[in-house]
Amino acid sequence: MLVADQLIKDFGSFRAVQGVSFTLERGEVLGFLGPNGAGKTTTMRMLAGGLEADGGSASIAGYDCTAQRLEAQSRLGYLPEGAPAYPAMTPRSFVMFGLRARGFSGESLKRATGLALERANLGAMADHPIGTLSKGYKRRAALAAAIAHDPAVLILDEPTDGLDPNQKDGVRQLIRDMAPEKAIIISTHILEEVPAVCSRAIVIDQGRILFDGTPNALAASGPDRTVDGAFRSLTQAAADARGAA
Ligand SMILES: Nc1ncnc2c1ncn2[C@@H]1O[C@H](COP(=O)(O)OP(=O)(O)OP(=O)(O)O)[C@@H](O)[C@H]1O
Repeated sequence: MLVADQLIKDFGSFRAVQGVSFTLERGEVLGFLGPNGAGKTTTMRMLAGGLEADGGSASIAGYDCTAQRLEAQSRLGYLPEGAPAYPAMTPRSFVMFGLRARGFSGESLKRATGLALERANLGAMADHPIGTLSKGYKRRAALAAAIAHDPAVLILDEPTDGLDPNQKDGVRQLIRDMAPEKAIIISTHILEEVPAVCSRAIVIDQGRILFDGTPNALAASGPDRTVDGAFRSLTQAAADARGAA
């Protein structure tokens, strides 16, 4: 469903992503983990077609993310970092705007909009300008737009960032509900989300994959058999190796 093959991204002379490869099948929820600046967002932006790779390739449902960007993007829902860039729109009009751009109209437009707003739990805030909403509701507006066209692949950059504990739980449940039919990547710094939501975890640091396996295997690789402990020991070992070099 999604293939990343030796992806590379350079910013000037700095190589932010250094040959990242993985494949993701329908039914998998991948937790994409790593310290600040590890290259998670940069990798996800290349997969979403918003940033051109300097090496390697990526495809979604068999369509190359650069050469066949429109075909790839029609099968993708992408939740970028931060808030939607249209403060004057309401979540409802923002979701409809995205759906119309994807060719939805009439009854199917109405149905898909209503379902997305409901699944993202916008409630009465669906009809308030995005610029006036709290951070959590802005995230939910962006999430509604990402899932509205029922894409086969979802790439969600920190989907629970800024949400209160109840809403975090709601988004985790939504991801679990959608999982059987989709291939999903979520980046997160909330490591408790990994065993709760993900069937697989990748840890990256300095643009390289340090671990790729199940959450259980990740936890088992650490000194105290927790995901937190494993994350700390993997990233610390990588930093020590750099220091020694
Ligand atoms: N447009 C850019 N120009 C220059 N450097 C960039 C740019 N975008 C990202 N970087 C650098 O690339 C590296 C990877 O950044 P990226 O945002 O992918 O990390 P991340 O793993 O998503 O981090 P975080 O967890 O803090 O969101 C960082 O060193 C960052 O400063």
